[in-house]
Amino acid sequence: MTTQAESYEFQVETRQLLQLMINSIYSDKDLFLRELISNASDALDKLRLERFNDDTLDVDTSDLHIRIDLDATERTLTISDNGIGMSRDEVVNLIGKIANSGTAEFVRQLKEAQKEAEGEGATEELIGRFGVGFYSSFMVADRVTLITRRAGQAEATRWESAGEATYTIEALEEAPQGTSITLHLKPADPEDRLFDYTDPRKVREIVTRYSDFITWPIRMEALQVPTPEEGEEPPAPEFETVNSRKALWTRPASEVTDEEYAELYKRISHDWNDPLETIRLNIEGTLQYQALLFLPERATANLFSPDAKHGVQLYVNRVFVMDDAEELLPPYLRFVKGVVDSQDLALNVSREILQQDRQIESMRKRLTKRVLQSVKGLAANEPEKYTKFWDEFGRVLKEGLLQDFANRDAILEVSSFLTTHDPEKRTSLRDYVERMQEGQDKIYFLTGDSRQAIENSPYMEAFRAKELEVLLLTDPIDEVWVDGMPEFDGKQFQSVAKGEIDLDEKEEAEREEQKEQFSGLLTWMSGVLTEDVKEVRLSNRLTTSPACVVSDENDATPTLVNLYRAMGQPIPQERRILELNPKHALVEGLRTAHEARPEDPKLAETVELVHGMALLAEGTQPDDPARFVNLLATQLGESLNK
Ligand SMILES: Nc1ncnc2c1ncn2[C@@H]1O[C@H](COP(=O)(O)OP(=O)(O)OP(=O)(O)O)[C@@H](O)[C@H]1O
Repeated sequence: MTTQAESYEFQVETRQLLQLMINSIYSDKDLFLRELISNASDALDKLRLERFNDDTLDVDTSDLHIRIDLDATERTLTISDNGIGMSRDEVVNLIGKIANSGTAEFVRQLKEAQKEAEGEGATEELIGRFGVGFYSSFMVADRVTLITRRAGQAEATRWESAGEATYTIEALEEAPQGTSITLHLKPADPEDRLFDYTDPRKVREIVTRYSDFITWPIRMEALQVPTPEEGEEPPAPEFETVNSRKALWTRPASEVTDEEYAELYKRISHDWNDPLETIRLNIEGTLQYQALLFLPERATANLFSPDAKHGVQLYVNRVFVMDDAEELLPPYLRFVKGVVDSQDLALNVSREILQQDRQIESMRKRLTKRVLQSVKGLAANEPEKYTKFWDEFGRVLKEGLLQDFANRDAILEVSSFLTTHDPEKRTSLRDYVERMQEGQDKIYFLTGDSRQAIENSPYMEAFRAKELEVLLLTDPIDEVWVDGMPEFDGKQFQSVAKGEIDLDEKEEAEREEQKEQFSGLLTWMSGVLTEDVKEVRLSNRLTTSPACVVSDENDATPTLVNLYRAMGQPIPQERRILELNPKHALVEGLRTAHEARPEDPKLAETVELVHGMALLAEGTQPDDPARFVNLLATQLGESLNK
């Protein structure tokens, strides 16, 4: 027997909110299910807690679960839970009114934003600030019936509304404990992203997308029901649990196996391989969150494309909120995959909010530190894994040297580089510094396209002769970060292709003598090449090549100039310096020839050739390659006929 249904009016604010729901402020209507499942899950948590605190409470908590029933003929979706339920008063206060003054404020602000011309963006942002929970049912239903019985109470309550001005309430004598909400669905309209929510596949898809990690089982009728034999009664429907419930990050680390981590990783990353490393983080305190992050074994093909996705998913209390949460880790850690589950954010937090949120910023800092720490751990304890990691992601990580000044030292500490010290293995800067020679106070490096190109470069000659270790930086990004990096461990970085290099303890007297011998040649050559170089001087870095071009200490190298040009930020290329090897036969020959025949026009051509060769040796084209080749061919031809 039921009592007469009584009709009540909604509060003004509730009515406004319902109107907004009906007119769909969310573009993604599937979200209604996430909201209802979250409410059901909360109700189950509450019952468990109440039972824990009061063991006289007469309730069966042995099979707490959520169930979803679909009826295509009646066009209904019913979601039930055997959780805490609600008393009649609670229904009136919690469902009939907007108990939360924040929600009322939300409605007010939303109306205002919508009145203004630029409504769209503002609306989206506002939605992210407030929860709208239960009312989101009205995005997909034109009538909602709720039947509920509070745990430990005998009387049940039925609430119903068509989302307009009123709702009805009546007492029921009987109902299962917990809450069951039936949505009388609007006709499907896929163009408006209003799908057919009586389709079990669609509903399963939404459950696994948003609610897969809910602790409680979410049950639905099994998809494959065997067809009954002729004349037999159809079997009772079988139910199965459709969510994996495997929120591994909420379980103690000791209870989770590597296989389980790998399985979760593969699901969220769509990678076939196991992760290279798993990182767990559990933060308690004013801000509570857990993270389960993975370093993949391989880089994805689009890692360097501008639309590369970030790999971290954001959850709020085990409920999926968004993919690709780029606010949680800096761009140079975009290869990290995983899950961050916060207990402090609102379920419908928007990207706009994430971007401004101080809590998110503190999360990002913490997560970044933790990832770098874990790379450091690999470098120290698992060199093979570290090498694999660096092969795949070193280039991306080094972007951090330009983006994240706060962690610059930490990134340098875990970086490794090709080196003349070892033909195969890379070196860390720490190891380089330890190997530095007596009296050496700089970290020497040279940038270039490949190990081979750098090693064959004339700049390396004196360093090789002195057995001084040089880092061989072959990634384009190296050129940029090293240019702005003050030092590592108190040692400055020094390009072997820049500035004056003096490795020789040659006698001052010998040097002075050379200077004097060559001063006429140097002055004359500077005049010949005045358009191309700012100085011609004797070199201390060459042993076998006749000449090389170097940049002044503070000038950009040609590679850097090209890089900036490619990025659309042209910087000027300063004139460079031509250095001559006084011991080379060509240079010596040029000196004596110039002394003997200062006016010979052929000699000026030879100077041009020396300059062109120096450019070629570093991989730069002479300004006029055709002229260079012609001059060379003529001179070679003449030398044969002498
Ligand atoms: N399945 C349920 N069982 C028991 N109580 C429920 C259930 N669904 C909703 N309620 C009660 O109704 C209240 C209002 O629900 P509603 O979804 O509107 O907002 P909320 O869950 O409090 O906040 P949010 O906006 O974060 O969803 C809940 O706080 C809860 O007390």
